[in-house]
Amino acid sequence: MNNRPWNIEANEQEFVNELSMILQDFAYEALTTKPQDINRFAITHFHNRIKHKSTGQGATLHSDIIANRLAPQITNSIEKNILKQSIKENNSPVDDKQLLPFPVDLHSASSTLTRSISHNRRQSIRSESIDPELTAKSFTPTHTKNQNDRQLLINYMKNIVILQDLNDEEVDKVLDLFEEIHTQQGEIIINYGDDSDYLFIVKEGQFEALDIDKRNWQVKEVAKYEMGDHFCELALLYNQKQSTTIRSLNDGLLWKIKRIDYRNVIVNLAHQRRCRYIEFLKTVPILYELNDTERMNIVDSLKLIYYNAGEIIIKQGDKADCMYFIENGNVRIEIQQNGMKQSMKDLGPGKYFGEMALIADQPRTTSAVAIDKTRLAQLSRHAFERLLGTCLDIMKRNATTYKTFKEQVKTYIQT
Ligand SMILES: Nc1ncnc2c1ncn2[C@@H]1O[C@@H]2COP(=O)(O)O[C@H]2[C@H]1O
Repeated sequence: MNNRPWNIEANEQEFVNELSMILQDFAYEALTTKPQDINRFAITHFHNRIKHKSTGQGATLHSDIIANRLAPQITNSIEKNILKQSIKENNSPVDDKQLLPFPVDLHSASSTLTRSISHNRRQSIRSESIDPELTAKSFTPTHTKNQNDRQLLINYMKNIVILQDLNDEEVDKVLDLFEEIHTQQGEIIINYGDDSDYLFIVKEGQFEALDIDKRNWQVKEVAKYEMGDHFCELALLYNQKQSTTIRSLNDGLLWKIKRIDYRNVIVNLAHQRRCRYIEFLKTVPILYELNDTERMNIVDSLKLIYYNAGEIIIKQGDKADCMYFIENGNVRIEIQQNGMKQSMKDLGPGKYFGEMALIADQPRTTSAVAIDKTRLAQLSRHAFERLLGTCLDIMKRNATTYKTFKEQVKTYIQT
């Protein structure tokens, strides 16, 4: 039986938090205004509160008040907005009790706000429902570029992790999705707390990122972007609100790509890569006995890694923490003994190496060097142990192959 005046069971915490916030707002306003008639003042206050709420501004009340108290010196509207958003997002260690001018337990008053904000968040790019077959066809190139701009963009895109692995054909498709925009000195490109709708690359000019210094509640420049730099990538990728305000320091030029197009690029690439890897792994003899699910799990754990001709991939005697599958290019297995280097085998696409040290828990038996530009799929020791259980059994069953293999290595070491 519930004897309390309110029937608040499931959402009790939320209710208490909201009540705390309302009381805090009211107390602060009453104490700073010191009205003659507190009852009338209360009516007006709550009337305004309802009005704000119905116009969607309710959530700003609390942060407005705290912002005014924390940094009354900030009057500039841009800076004020950053400060308010910072408080709303609850990134700052605002101590509500300190702010409160009378002793009521107002714990986590702003957590309700934070929760309601995060409820309003869109799904992350990775979790949005997608149809890869559809997105594969849904590139909408609209901004054709001259050769000079294409080359510039290609270079700049290399700094964006998610776009690094595009092949030439994919790069071509993505280039025309970037729209060029002019910016003016002082123009706000994105506001703190905004949704992330674009990724930007700087073509010309300089841009600054502004945030709140939580030690003194002053707005400060936290980053500067120049030709070739990009911003908003992570917010876009993980679908977070913007964590800084970006302002144009002079007249400039930006390339921007829409969230939806960027998302399609990623989804499409991930899908294509997955299909390609599944097919590739089917050609790797050691994995023949894996079923489709096991193979798919491995695909998700693979990390793409490139080596140029002559680069050492594995050094003999080193501790091992991964193995490799060769997707493209060739790798030479070399053994070093008495200062002499001897080639043992050249491995090409579809082959793997680096598994012995993991199986036997020993240092690398030989070195592995890229013969030409090589594209490898790397599997960590952790994933190897977790996912290759079936293969380890196969390896044991195929002990003869491995014995011969090991003996071969031993012979080289002994001679
Ligand atoms: N004779 C060989 N033929 C092909 N691959 C080899 C040979 N000797 C060593 N390797 C590979 O080279 C790798 C070096 O690191 P690991 O010892 O972890 O695993 C080794 C094998 O995958």
